[in-house]
Amino acid sequence: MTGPRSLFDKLWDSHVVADLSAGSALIAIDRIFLHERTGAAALNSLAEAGRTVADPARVFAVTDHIVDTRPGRTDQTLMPGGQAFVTETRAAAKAAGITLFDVNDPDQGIVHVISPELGIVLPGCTLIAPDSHTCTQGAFGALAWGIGSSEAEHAMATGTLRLNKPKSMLVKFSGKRPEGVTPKDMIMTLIARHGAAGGKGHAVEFAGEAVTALDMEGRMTLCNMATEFSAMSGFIAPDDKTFAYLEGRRYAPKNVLWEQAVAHWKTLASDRDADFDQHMEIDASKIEPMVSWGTSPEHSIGISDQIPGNAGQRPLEYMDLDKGQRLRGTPIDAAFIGSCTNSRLSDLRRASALLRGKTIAPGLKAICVPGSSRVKREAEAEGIDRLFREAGFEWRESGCSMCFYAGGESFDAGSRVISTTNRNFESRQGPNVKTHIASPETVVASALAGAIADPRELT
Ligand SMILES: CC(C)[C@H](C(=O)O)[C@@H](O)C(=O)O
Ligand code: SF4
Repeated sequence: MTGPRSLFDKLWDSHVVADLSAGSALIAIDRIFLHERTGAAALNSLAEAGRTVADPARVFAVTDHIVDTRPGRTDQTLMPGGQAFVTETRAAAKAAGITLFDVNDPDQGIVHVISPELGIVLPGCTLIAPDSHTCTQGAFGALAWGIGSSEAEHAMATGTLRLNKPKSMLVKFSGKRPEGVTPKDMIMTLIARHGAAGGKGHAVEFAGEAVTALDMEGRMTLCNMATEFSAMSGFIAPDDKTFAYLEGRRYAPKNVLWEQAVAHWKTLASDRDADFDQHMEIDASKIEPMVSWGTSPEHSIGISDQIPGNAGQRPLEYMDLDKGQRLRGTPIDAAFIGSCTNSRLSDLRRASALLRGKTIAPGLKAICVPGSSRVKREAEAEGIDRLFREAGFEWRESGCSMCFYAGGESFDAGSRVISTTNRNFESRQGPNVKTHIASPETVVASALAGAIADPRELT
């Protein structure tokens, strides 16, 4: 292609192995990441078909989804049959010769948290995982997206995947983000405004002053929920912050290869005048802390707003809320800090700083689950675990945990939970559990008050 190209065009063009019919192409896949919920099935099915992993050095696996997060964990889970996911993944990974970050490995953690920590995702690469939040890793200027198990199998056997070329979209966050407003609030605003299907069929580049101002962890939070916008993926052009984050990471290139890589990565930005199929713009200075009221991430409002008059009956009934109601002051039973959206060190730092010297509302169940074993160790070295514990939070081993009822553990049936996760679907966190998604700051403010609260009012 000649003429100005977008970052997406560059990522796509550099991976096309063959143009196929009707807008699809065979795309080279640089990295594949598996987890125990869907990974063992893909590996076993590959082996049963008599195939092998083409390049085991590019395939990684981790135990994060089913694994227990209670302190002192073993392979056992509360979920009947859960242990088999862990042991089968272990056996299948060994047989396939791929790298596994096992239950007690110091590098274990949620797949989308550990891949950047280890420098497995790199700018300009294609990375796939049988997990919808793989788009998180687009924060590094990679094309990273979620696939199904059979596609993982195909990619492992061939190093390629057939893909329909998505359309492109530029989402620009202009202006400065106000105090107390986080990247989570930015992405929730986009989804609330343009709908959970707003990005359908599109590869979305996030850009603008409020995006480049974010650190890498904030960029990951933003890209994480591109899938809740139905986008094929979300990504951000790499810059000096990206390079500084990756330098020295285990799988990142070293020495002269590093220099060469950075020189190439600097070309990975949309050219001026590059074409996009769609443009959206949001003024970041007008965003306020967001909380979801319903059962889709698009059912979200600013903390000072009222539930819209056209809100659907079903989500309102499920959530036991009314049109016109404000969320602020709604009593909660539990609070959760964790998940691939908001469980990195900076999230836990900000949350714990707000807890210092305070205790959560009596009777409230509150849980903090670090996104990786590394985040847990680093947080403990800073005394962050102590701040959580002294305030009344449980402090866990890393994993997906109660983001999706993992390992069979859930919140009490019917309880109302404020959560830093990305999905508020019916019964996502336990039978009839009512999930309100929000930023770590809003979760802390609410846990302290025992009711949904505005973090900007914390003193
Ligand atoms: C279990 C897994 C396949 C699933 C996903 O794809 O997203 C999970 O991570 C989720 O968040 O619901
Ligand atoms: S933390 Fe939650 S959203 Fe993220 S990968 Fe795990 S289950 Fe999925």
